[in-house]
Amino acid sequence: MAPIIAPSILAADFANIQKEVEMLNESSADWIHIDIMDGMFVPNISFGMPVLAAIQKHAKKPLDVHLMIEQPERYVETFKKLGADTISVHYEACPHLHRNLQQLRDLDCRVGVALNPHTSVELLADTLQDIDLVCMMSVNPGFGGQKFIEQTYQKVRKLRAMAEAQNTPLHIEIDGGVNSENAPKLIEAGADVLVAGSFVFRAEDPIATIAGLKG
Ligand SMILES: O=C(CO)[C@@H](O)[C@H](O)COP(=O)(O)O
Repeated sequence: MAPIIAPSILAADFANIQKEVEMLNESSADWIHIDIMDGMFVPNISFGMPVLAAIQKHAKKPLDVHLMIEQPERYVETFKKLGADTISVHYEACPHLHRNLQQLRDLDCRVGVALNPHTSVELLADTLQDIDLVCMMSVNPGFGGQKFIEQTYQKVRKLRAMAEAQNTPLHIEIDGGVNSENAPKLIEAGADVLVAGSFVFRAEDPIATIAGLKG
């Protein structure tokens, strides 16, 4: 099956955000990946609600919101109201993860958990049944344009095996440094959602690049 492609808007030209979103609407991208950074959980600030509202106004594809923020429970309802279809909170930012997952389930969005590169997939063993998507960071979160961490393949294989052993459907999304070279290997390892920022938006032909990732 073809992977779900979710270009990361972080790499887009924010001075031309409408044009960029319209390009994604025309393309074979499935979702639009939205990186929210608070300058605390990660050492960078991306953008917040007004920019997301502007994106949502033009987007015809589901919004996949990745919250790189502390205490995400403060804002998930707002992000849902702004059109989020998937919301991922970070495992490392949630000492009461089970409660966070319940909150997302009650909001009726796809329930996502993001894992930093150092966080072991085994830590999700007892909550996997409550999760729809794991956003596996394949770079340290906070910045686009970083080098893919090779250890990711092994983590994907382990997580896919865990989901199969528990007989639970699970999207495994890879986020960071995704390109045409690692994409097929990630799919083969068990991933089914690919986030790509720089590889798409810095390409000469982003629409063809998205189609290429989709294979
Ligand atoms: O969450 C993040 C970074 O923290 C990612 O979504 C990046 O924005 C992906 O960008 P590239 O690595 O593909 O440039």
